[in-house]
Amino acid sequence: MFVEYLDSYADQFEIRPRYHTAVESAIYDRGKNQWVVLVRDMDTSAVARLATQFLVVAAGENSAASIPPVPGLSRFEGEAIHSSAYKSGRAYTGKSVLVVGAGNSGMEIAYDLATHGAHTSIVVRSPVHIMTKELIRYGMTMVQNLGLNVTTVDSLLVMAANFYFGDLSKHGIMRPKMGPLLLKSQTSRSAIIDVGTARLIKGGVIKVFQGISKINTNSVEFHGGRQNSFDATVFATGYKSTVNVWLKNGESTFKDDGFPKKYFPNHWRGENGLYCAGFARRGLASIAMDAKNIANDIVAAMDKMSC
Ligand SMILES: NC(=O)C1=CN([C@@H]2O[C@H](COP(=O)(O)OP(=O)(O)OC[C@H]3O[C@@H](n4cnc5c(N)ncnc54)[C@H](OP(=O)(O)O)[C@@H]3O)[C@@H](O)[C@H]2O)C=CC1
Ligand SMILES: O=C(O)C(=O)Cc1c[nH]c2ccccc12
Repeated sequence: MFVEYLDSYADQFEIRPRYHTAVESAIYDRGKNQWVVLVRDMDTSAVARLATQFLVVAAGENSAASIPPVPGLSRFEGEAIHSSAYKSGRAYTGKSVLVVGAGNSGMEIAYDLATHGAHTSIVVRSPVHIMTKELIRYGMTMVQNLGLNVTTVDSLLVMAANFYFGDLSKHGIMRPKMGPLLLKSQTSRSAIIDVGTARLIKGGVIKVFQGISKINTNSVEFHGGRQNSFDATVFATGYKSTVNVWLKNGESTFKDDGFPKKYFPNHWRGENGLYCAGFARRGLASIAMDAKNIANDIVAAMDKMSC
C-alpha cells in the first residue's frame, strides 16, 4: 500500500526518480550559472552528467554513522559497531552487550538484544521522554488538526506517559523539563517511542548507566566509578550530515558540519539556486515548511526569468 502511494505520488506530480543512483559530486559552474551534478548508476557504475539551475539538497540530517571519540575505544577487544550496522540480537544470545545512546535506535536495539537473551546494558546520558506511539500520534493530531496549544498538549502527554510508565527516574531515566513536542520542534530531540524497553528496564532486565568515562580491553568504566565487562558494544550515537562530501562549492550555504549556515526560518534558501530541505533540526513539521518555501521560491524565480 505504501509503495502504491509512492508510485501514484510520482505519477501525479510527473516526478521521474533515478533509482539506484549515487551523487558523486555537485559543482556550481559560475560561467553558465548552473549546477553540474555527476551521478553514478550503482548497477552499471556508469557515470552521467546532469546540469540544473536549481539544486535541492534533501540528503538528510541522519546521513552517515557517527561514533563519538571515547577514551580507549580503539583498545576494546570485543565487537564495536554503530547502530546502522546492527541487524539482529540473534548473534548475541548469552553475551554481555552495552548499547551507548538512548535515542530511538538505542532503545529499540536494547529491547531486541534483551529479548534474544543478551545481558543488556544501555548508557542514558541525558533526560529523554519515554512515550507510546499512540500518545505521540494523538499529540501531533491535537496540535495539527485541533489547533491546541503545544504546551497544553505536552502537559497532557507527560501526564499520560507518567501514568502509563510510572516513575523511571529511579532507574536512571529522567524526563526533560521541556515537553516532548516542543522539544522536538525546537531542538529536534525525538521522544522515545517505546517498544517495550521501559518494562525491561523497570524489571531490571536491562541495566542503565549514566555516562561512559573510559573503555578498556574488555570492560567499560562509567561516570560514578562503576565498571562492567562487555563482549560487545553498539554505538547508537546518531548520525551526521554528509552534504560536504559531494557538494563541492556550497560553502556559502552549508557549514563544515553539513548543516545550513543561515538559521531557522531562513535556513532553506542558499545561493545560486541551491536549497536545502530537512536540515532545520525541527522534525517533520519544518520539513513540510521547507518543501513549500522552496517550491514557491523556484516558481517565483522561474516566473521572473520568463518575463
Ligand atoms: N521507530 C522510530 O520512529 C525510530 C526513529 N528513529 C529516529 O531516527 C533519528 C536518529 O535516531 P538515533 O539513531 O537513535 O540517533 P539520535 O541522534 O536520536 O540519538 C543518539 C543518542 O546517542 C547519545 N549519545 C551520543 N554520544 C554519546 C556519548 N558519548 N555518550 C553517551 N550517549 C551518547 C545521545 O545522547 P545525548 O542526547 O546526551 O547527546 C542520544 O541519546 C531520530 O530522529 C530518531 O527519533 C530512529 C530509530 C527508530
Ligand atoms: O519529527 C517529528 O516532527 C515528530 O515528532 C514525529 C516523529 C517522527 N518520528 C518520530 C520518532 C519518535 C518521536 C517522534 C517522531
